[in-house]
Amino acid sequence: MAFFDKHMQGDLVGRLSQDVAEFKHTFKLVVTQGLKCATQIVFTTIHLLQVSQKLSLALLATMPFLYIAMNLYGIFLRRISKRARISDSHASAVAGEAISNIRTVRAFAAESREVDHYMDAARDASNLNSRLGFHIGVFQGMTNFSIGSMILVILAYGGNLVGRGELTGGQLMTYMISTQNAQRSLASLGVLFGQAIKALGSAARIFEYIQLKPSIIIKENALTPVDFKGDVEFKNVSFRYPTRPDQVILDRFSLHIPVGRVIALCGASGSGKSTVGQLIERFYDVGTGSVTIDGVDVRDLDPNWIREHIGYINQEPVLFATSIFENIRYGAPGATKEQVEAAARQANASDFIEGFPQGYDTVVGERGVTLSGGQKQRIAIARAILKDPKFLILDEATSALDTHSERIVQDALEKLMKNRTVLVIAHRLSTIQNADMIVVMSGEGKEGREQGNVVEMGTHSHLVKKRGAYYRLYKQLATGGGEVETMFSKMRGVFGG
Ligand SMILES: Nc1ncnc2c1ncn2[C@@H]1O[C@H](COP(=O)(O)OP(=O)(O)OP(=O)(O)O)[C@@H](O)[C@H]1O
Repeated sequence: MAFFDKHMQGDLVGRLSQDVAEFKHTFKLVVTQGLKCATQIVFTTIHLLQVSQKLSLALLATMPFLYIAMNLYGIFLRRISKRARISDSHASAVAGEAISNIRTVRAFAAESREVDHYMDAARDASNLNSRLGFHIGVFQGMTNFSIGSMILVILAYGGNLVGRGELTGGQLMTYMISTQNAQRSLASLGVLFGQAIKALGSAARIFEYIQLKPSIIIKENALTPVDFKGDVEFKNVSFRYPTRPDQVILDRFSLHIPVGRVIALCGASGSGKSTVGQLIERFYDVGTGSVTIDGVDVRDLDPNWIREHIGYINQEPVLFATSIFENIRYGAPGATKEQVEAAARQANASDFIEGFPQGYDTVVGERGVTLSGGQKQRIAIARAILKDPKFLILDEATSALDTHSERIVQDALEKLMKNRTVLVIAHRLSTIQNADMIVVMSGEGKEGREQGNVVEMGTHSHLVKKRGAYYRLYKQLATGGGEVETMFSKMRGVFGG
């Protein structure tokens, strides 16, 4: 499994930036125009009170009802506006996802399916926005209706006052003219209110995210020890992902990774191998039990300090849409040109990089689409070499490269692994056999153990002698395999994953 749900994060940031920009723009407009209108209304009201108190009080008496009615309608409008914003973002996300995965879409000849998918999302967004527009129109209509009603009240009651000699005809005319000023300001406020409703829809989403509680609580006095040795221990760890609380991933899982050793973690797909890596880097907190680094619970350590000292090479290396040089330098932002080139040489990447017309300045395209799988892996290795971590987590790719690339990548990896503590999530026989210790994890209740537990642990020769789950797996590989065969499919057979 990938460490990050990058796609989700990218989408979220895009949608939030859109919301923030819209909110800022409308907020400015509403504040400046709204203040102008409100000031006009206040001055006109004072003037109206001076001309005729009785008439003004009659008008003001209707205000609380108007205020309540407008507010109730406002709440209703804000709800629709929020839903409209969500469906707008959903439609953009559907389009964005299809475009960024265009190769897969094409490979499955799924263009029309994706277009239909987008049309459905766009239709929902369009319906909700039409509904919102209709109700904003109704709201503005209601504002104009109230204004018209006010004129009627003035005419009827004012005429009555003139008849009783309490107001002159001239005063009534002045009153009417001043009321028109107030009407114009009120009408503008109605329009501004419609815009404010849309902005509040965006703001509601922004605040929802601002108020999200982080699942990883970083202590104020989190530790950043001077020295990182890299002795990692899992003690009776139970873990479930927060998004899937019913699925037990690790169940009383214990493992010691001593400094300077290479530990190979193997087991069926989905047995929790990558999760073990994520817990070391503290991307999640354990349910019960503890994970310690050099004897200190990771919950007491500053996560940045942990991640600065750990290198991680993913099954599918993630590259950024920038130059090869910057992609390698991501491992150590202050590195010089010479250091970047030296890391590339060690990672067996310099030959192919220098073969490109633009060399290290070659831009790799979004997510590195212009490079082969093996090239991407070697850039990721160069990046890790530059970072020079004491502890390395290596999530081996499940799909095999061709024999030549495989040998080059394997050689680069071996250089990277030297003099470090390594946890390798192993799919290849060669990696497993050479590890200092092999840990076999159980998957989905097979092998008489619950999911996410250790079935067997030991060196290759010890486990072969034991003739248990590992031996059965090894036998299958030895008869069917060769050095570079992935263990992925074989493990399914042995562990039922
Ligand atoms: N972010 C997540 N949210 C919820 N469940 C997850 C998440 N990541 C992984 N899982 C689930 O946790 C289980 C273990 O996943 P993990 O990636 O650790 O397995 P793995 O042994 O590394 O698999 P593979 O060999 O296929 O990479 C799987 O059932 C997976 O569906």
